[in-house]
Amino acid sequence: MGAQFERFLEKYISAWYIPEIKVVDIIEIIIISVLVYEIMVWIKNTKAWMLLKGMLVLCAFILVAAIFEMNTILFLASHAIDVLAMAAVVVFQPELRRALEKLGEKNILSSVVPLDKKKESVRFSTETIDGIVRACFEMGKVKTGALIVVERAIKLTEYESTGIRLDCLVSSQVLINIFEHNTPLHDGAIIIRGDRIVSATCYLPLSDNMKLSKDLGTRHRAAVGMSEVSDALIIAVSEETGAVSIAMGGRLERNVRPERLTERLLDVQDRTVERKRLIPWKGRRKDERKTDK
Ligand SMILES: Nc1ncnc2c1ncn2[C@@H]1O[C@H](COP(=O)(O)OP(=O)(O)OP(=O)(O)O)[C@@H](O)[C@H]1O
Repeated sequence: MGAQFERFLEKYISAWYIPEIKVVDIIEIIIISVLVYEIMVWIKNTKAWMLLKGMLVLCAFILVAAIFEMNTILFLASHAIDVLAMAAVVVFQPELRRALEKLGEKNILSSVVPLDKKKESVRFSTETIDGIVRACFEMGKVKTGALIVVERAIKLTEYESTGIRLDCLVSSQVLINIFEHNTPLHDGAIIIRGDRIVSATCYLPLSDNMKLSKDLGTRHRAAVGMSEVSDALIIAVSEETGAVSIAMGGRLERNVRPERLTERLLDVQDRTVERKRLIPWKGRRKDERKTDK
């Protein structure tokens, strides 16, 4: 038994190279871990997530080409890499800029160690839901147009910076006031993050979906467009009809009732039941589909 153990040690342990670990090495490991974590979070929260998925598909394709010795494809791939890298930098220039800006303002420790887990599990309070629902239907009654973006996991900082920055607790009174005609903040969209309105008069990307009903104008197109590029829930109140619509995952649910809006907001309130899909609404009920467009 002793001899066996000795042989085992000789065979596996004696050959090991165990480097001397200094305090600097540990600090270095921690710094690299934090950097890798931050880059992963950044990829997850921006369009870079899509790019990463695209790159994985491309790598798999190149691997298959290499296995089957498809030389022309390999030649093209090897020459396209530089161009693709340049293209990625150009396409993701706003995200890269934001990431560098964030470096200066971020409290890295609090993002790595979530201190208040209970608070983290709920995106916004029930008062915020009540405020949004009440304001939307009050505005609908008097035909005041509104466009409200409720941020979820994907940060909308890029769109937030197109408007006027605010830091204001959500309430029905504030929302109604913002969208009041002929006031400085009524044009464009507002962005809600958690319980606060973080920006007003924001410009949202317009959808180029040809299937959208022709009687919808730019407000509704902007709501759908925003829902195509993010996981946000967008509420549009029509100035023409007073109808309240919800856009999510590139789909528009028109003319919803207060109970339905509350239900959709409750759905996105809880972070822990985050939908697994990047294309939301995939798991919709049949009756929901009928309401689109
Ligand atoms: N890209 C955009 N981003 C944010 N807000 C926008 C955008 N495009 C339009 N809007 C808002 O929508 C308003 C114009 O709405 P328009 O009448 O064209 O749309 P609609 O879908 O027909 O809505 P409504 O039923 O309220 O008339 C603008 O005044 C502006 O506040």
